[in-house]
Amino acid sequence: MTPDIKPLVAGNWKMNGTRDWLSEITTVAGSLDADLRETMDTLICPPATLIYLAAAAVQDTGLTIGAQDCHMAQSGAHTGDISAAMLADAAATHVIVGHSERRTDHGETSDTVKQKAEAVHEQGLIAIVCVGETKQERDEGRTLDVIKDQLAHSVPDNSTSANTVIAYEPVWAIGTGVTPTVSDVEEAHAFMRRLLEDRFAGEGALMKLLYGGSVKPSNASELMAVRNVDGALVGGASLKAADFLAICESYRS
Ligand SMILES: O=C[C@H](O)COP(=O)(O)O
Repeated sequence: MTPDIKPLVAGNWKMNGTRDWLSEITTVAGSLDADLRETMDTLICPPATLIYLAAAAVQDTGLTIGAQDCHMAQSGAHTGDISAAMLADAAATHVIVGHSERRTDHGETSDTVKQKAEAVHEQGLIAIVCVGETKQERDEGRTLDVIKDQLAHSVPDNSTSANTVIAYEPVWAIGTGVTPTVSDVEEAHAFMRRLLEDRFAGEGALMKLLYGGSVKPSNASELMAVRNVDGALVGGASLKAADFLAICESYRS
């Protein structure tokens, strides 16, 4: 946690979920009491097909709905793509950009990610910019170099604590049940905080830094208590309302 930063617990449903899953989202929304809403921000990013319906279903509950990706252009001849303008129109509040699955599956570079984040900002939405090293990069002792390079090239110059969230997701921890040690997470997040403060001064000090990678109800308290960890980006455990809510509970004061 960081004093003066309201944590964010964000769920990324990835390519999972049809309309009959919306009850998981409405259950989360209906369970956010005043204390939880005061303590943290909550967000679920379902597949694009569900954004509009989910956003309509959770209006004024404290839970907001985001997207998992967007194109860098706002419109045009890009078959199959979705723009930040369309996501804003569907009432998304956040857009994840640069997730390692996009970087790997779709060859997205940090430069592409930055352009996507800029497109998100143009629409007045919040970009969740993901960074993180592979197992090989970690084994080669390059974790901090990779984070530094990805942050430098993926995060737009106009970023502020209001329009940008950073998510540190070690690729080898995603969906594996394996997490870094608390001291490894602390080191990575302290390093990111220093880099962001150097570049964005006071705004860098206030940007939310999420940890992602096998966050579950059983390890959330330990991970969320780490200095400079201002929330979580949760994959598998966000699919069930009970698990997602249990992770949110780890922030209850
Ligand atoms: O965006 C979420 C992350 O990729 C983490 O996924 P996971 O919680 O299933 O490991």
